[in-house]
Amino acid sequence: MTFDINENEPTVSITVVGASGDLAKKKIFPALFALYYEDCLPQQFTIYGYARSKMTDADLRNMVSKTLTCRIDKRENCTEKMEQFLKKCFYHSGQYDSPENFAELDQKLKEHEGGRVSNRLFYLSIPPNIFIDSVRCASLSASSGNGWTRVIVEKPFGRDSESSAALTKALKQYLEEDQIFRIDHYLGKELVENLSVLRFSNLIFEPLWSRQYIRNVQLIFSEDFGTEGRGGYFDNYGIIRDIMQNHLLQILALFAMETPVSLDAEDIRNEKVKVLRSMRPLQLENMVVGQYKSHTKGGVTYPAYTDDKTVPDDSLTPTFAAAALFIDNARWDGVPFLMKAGKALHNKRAEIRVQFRHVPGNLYNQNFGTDLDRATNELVIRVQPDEAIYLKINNKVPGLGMRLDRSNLNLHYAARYSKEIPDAYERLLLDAVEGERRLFIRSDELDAAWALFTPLLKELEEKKIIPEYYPYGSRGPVGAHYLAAKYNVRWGDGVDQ
Ligand SMILES: NC(=O)C1=CN([C@@H]2O[C@H](COP(=O)(O)OP(=O)(O)OC[C@H]3O[C@@H](n4cnc5c(N)ncnc54)[C@H](OP(=O)(O)O)[C@@H]3O)[C@@H](O)[C@H]2O)C=CC1
Ligand SMILES: O=C1O[C@H](COP(=O)(O)O)[C@@H](O)[C@H](O)[C@H]1O
Repeated sequence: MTFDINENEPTVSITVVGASGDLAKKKIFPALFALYYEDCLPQQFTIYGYARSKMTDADLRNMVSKTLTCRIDKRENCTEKMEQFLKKCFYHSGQYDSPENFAELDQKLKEHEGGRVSNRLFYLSIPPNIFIDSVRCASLSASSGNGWTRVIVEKPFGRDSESSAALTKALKQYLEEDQIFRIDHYLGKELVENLSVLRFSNLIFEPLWSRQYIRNVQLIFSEDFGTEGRGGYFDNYGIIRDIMQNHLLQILALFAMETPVSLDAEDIRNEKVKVLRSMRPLQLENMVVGQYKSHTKGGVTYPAYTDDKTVPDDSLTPTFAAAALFIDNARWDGVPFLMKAGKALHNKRAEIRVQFRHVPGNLYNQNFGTDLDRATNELVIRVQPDEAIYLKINNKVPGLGMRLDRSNLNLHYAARYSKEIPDAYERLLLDAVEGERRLFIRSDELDAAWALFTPLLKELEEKKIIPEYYPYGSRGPVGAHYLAAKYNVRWGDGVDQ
């Protein structure tokens, strides 16, 4: 076998551990191809799939070519590029707890590396119960001898403070913290990355970014499908662990942090940790949980969560949760941060809503009657779908009279930018290859996130709190509205655009 290796160029190999699985097919291989297509991968790279399933290189290539998305297929010279990319993809079948099988992989990687400086990235796209075995075997038998070795670890990072600490401790037996890349793919989303740009590079936002002008902040995640196919995993975690403790909390920390000293990973993560550590302990009375039930609409019957065969009939696992959180620091004292996350709701959406205070002594109050909420400004950062940032302002309706309405100053990405937005996994994979750690979770961030949610999760589970049932495809439990009303807040989703 001959390989096209430039004498001085270090080689990079990316091994997808669990290559036969859902995430690998849906996200990781397409993201790697997109990076290759855009010439973002290093000159000398090799991709390996590793899993127990018996496959040949040809089988893996066949699987990957089938999974490359239509988005990519539409691009110029796509087929040609895909063929070149597939030639860089190989497969090795092995057990996750076998140092011998990883040593065989090591041998194959060495053949590709041809004695050059070799950098190796392992992506653990496997269930968490086999993380440690895989890390142990990869680090003992397949670490790079002369370059870096990094490991991307998928969520969930434990299911509470204790299990998360145990996982971190076990990982650190084999890896240094700077080799561990804990992925939270929401941090790789374009509009989440843009949050800091919006805030720190526009004078008009940062001065308003505090309790003085902001009345509440809403972090909303909704999906219009249930746990389809993932019930086994989901029932052990629930929506609070699946979405709130990580994706929404990470967004909150980025949103609320103080200006970092620089854009370096450590400076940003230092500020995020401070936010997490300033948060008030979560209380049960500030939380609403729900679970979807079957619903028939237009002659179609949508299943209940417990209709999933891998979910026990009496499961109390929440598929919906809403919470009011507070940051007890000078900037955010008293401002409710409301989170809402749910599956099987009426739409698929992730957004950040910032509702501003009323204009004091507003000369135009009479135009809004008693419903002053209608007159407050709101900044909406729509993370997905159809990315947009818009600011709701009050505006005079053109004409001779004096009538006001609410209009949007709208930055609609599809209209403004012709370039497609890269998938979060593309950005994060590239960062891991480049050693950029800004968008990955540090262990103290993780500890702080679990410290916030663990007591509440324990209480919910010990008290066997019954979730509020909501029909599949609905807006979720009404309890979420009462919770918001308790803080004089009205959820902003679904009322515009
Ligand atoms: N799928 C998704 O949308 C998301 C997944 N994640 C996380 O990514 C990781 C991978 O997810 P996903 O691809 O869905 O997982 P899968 O269940 O598809 O598992 C991936 C591979 O791991 C192997 N595997 C599965 N179960 C076991 C087991 N009990 N013991 C040993 N090997 C097993 C299988 O490969 P083989 O049998 O060939 O060895 C399988 O193809 C998980 O940690 C998940 O929580 C995070 C966000 C979203
Ligand atoms: O991490 C997860 O995220 C997905 C939603 O990701 P998105 O990028 O499609 O919004 C969610 O479906 C899944 O339950 C969760 O584990």
